[in-house]
Amino acid sequence: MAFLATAEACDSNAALLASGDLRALQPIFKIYGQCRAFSGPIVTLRVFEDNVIVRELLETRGEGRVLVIDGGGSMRCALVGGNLGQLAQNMGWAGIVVNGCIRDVDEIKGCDIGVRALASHPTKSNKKGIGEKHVPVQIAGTLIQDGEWLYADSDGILISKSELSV
Ligand SMILES: O=C([O-])CC(=O)C(=O)O
Repeated sequence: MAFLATAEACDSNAALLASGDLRALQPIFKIYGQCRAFSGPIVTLRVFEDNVIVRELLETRGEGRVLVIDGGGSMRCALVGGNLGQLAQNMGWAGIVVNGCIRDVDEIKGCDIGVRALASHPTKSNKKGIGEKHVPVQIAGTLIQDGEWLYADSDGILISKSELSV
């Protein structure tokens, strides 16, 4: 996939930015994972301190998609760790964005996917299986719909209603 720089995308799509069809997430995420730049169609997931459904989704073929997890911003446990990072890589996901924490930072650094999260936390999450897939999520000041596109690089993260042309 051709690389689309987020700054360039903002400069060349002013009308989309003005309309809200293209928007930038507030810069609250830290960069983890090997890919500093990644993009793809979004799969949304809302959970709270429970990552059973995270694993369930990452066990399916990613086909270049990006998993966007609204973990409610919890700072009390990790929703993704080294095993799930490896799984995501093996199943062909382009990346994972977590409104919450991850763990096994050094293992995730070795995974060939993009990972963004608020912070790291050594504690694992609950395993009750509670959460909702493919629902609109509100993250970093932005409403994100399942099926929209995400573009991430060193400058930040963009959400677009449809695929952007390079
Ligand atoms: O299984 C978990 O709760 C998350 C984790 O530590 C991993 O993915 O390695």
